[in-house]
Amino acid sequence: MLIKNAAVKGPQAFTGDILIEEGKVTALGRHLFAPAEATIIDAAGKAVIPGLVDVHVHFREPGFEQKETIKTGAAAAAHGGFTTVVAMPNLNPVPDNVADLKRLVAKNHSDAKIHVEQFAAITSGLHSNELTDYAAMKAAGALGFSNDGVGIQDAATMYHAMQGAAAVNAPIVAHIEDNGLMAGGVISTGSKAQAFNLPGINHVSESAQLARDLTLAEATGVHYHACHVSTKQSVELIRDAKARGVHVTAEVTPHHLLLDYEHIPANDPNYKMNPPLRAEMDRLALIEGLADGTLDMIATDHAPHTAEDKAGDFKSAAFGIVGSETAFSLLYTSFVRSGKFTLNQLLNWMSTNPANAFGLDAGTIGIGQPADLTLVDLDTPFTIDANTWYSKGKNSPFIGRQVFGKVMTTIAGGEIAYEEEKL
Ligand SMILES: NC(=O)N[C@@H](CC(=O)O)C(=O)O
Ligand SMILES: [Zn+2]
Ligand SMILES: [Zn+2]
Repeated sequence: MLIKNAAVKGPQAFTGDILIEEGKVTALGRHLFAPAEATIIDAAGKAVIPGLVDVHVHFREPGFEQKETIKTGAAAAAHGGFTTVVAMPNLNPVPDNVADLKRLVAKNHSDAKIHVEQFAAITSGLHSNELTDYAAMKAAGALGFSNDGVGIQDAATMYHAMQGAAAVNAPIVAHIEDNGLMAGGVISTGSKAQAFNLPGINHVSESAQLARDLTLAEATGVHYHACHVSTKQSVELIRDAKARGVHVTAEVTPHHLLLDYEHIPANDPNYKMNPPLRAEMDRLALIEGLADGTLDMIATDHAPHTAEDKAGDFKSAAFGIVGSETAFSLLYTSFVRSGKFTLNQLLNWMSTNPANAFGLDAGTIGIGQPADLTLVDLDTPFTIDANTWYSKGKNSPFIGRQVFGKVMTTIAGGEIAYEEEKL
């Protein structure tokens, strides 16, 4: 494959041609020659960016295929410009043993055109206090361990999990939430919980458990990754822990960066997710945390649900929103087009940093690197339209927004994983 007239963005910015052979970039330069049978892609007028990396998606297979499958989830990610994603284990059966994990890893590979990595469960069944076999599951392909969807309630369980993960040099990827403090809430405490008469979620339900975890991470030396950080206090705790040398990385979602609870227009479950949209001061602290490196990366927490699961109001609907097909355009528009941040910064947060944090062979365009890259139209505005999505989930608060940064072509491992249909 030869990509001609590529305006490459990111750390290795240049303009020219990219030659791809056997899944890798083999030459960069001007007027490169391609063999007669090569696929030629003209990138004139588009930006070429490193394939995006999303370390937090829910593909729902096996167990909940009505919400998403590996195939539809991976197609949605490719449509969003992602070439590598990491899938969460809140599935049925839960990948908490070698046999189920191996089946899942094989299916991630066979059903997806992009790279799909897998987190396995920290504890058996995701809810128990019984640790899974980290050495065996790492050998079977687990990138790390997570009970995403539910926090580890017992400190001793988390402590021993961290010791076990550290011993096999694997990360603990934490959904941080104290169930007692969450107290059955469905929306952040504050004006909207009052206006809609809904039970509130206190922000300390995240930060109290995070403080515990950072203490345990420091004691065990594990790589601790904080999922979907959502409060000002959490940002401060991570900033302090990093200053002390704790091996902690952290992600923030597009929705927590772009929305706070004041933006919730009505008792509409497309704004319901875990953790909830917090206060404006929290949102501003997340942006500041990203800017100063306290938060390392952006991850979507793509959480597809059926229309039935998202029907009704905040009380009855499932937690979670989709994110794969809107993340880049939303953030490019709000952060880069607005002049607040550079495209380089956004690409660090959406590609280079997550790849580096999890040791993934991704995140840069260079000779010898995997040919994972995305062509985007940065200049033509378009409207977010769920009818164009590959995900089975249409649960998003961003439908109808006007944005820039449309993904035109996604190439993963030298193969086309998504291509915008030409008129
Ligand atoms: N984010 C959510 O609200 N829901 C996620 C679980 C999770 O990420 O905690 C899901 O699996 O639906
Ligand atoms: Zn979670
Ligand atoms: Zn999640």
